[in-house]
Amino acid sequence: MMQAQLQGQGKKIGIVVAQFNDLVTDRLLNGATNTLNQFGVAPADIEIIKVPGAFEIPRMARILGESKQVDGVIALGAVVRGETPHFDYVCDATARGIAEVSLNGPVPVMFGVLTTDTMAQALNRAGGKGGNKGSDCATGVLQMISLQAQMA
Ligand SMILES: Nc1c(NC[C@H](O)[C@H](O)[C@H](O)CO)[nH]c(=O)[nH]c1=O
Ligand SMILES: CC(=O)[C@@H](O)COP(=O)(O)O
Repeated sequence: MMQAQLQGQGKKIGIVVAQFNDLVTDRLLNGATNTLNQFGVAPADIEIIKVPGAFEIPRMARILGESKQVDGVIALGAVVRGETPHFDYVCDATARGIAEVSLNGPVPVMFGVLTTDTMAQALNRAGGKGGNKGSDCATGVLQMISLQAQMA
């Protein structure tokens, strides 16, 4: 069975993070960067791109992934339901876009976009009792990079 190595030394990771709901996304970003550092990724090897909102993540994730400057990308955002169906459209477009970039692009892209009914639910998953989705994506991207390298 193929075993992924969570080896961060020398790996270059891109993070595309939405500024919308930055009370949450800043925590996701901290979780991701701290975990990457713990697994050996140097701070200088983490390229962070901030976009207005989750809807803008796929485009920058594609550009970054195709730039040959990173081995993997982490997409971070927090979409919190409001009064209108806008939540559904933003979530669907963002998820589809990130999935397409990961499937069709050269590097793995992790889906670290929270889609919650309340801000409390989002905060719980950004360093609260629900863990930190950003940290989860950090270990996940290193795992995916390792698996992809073994298949090359
Ligand atoms: N409501 C949320 C948004 N909405 C903004 C969109 O993501 C996008 O930036 C705008 O429609 C312009 O294209 N974004 C989030 O990340 N989270 C939300 O809760
Ligand atoms: C997810 C959203 O776009 C949402 O925050 C927008 O809020 P509203 O539906 O009340 O306009």
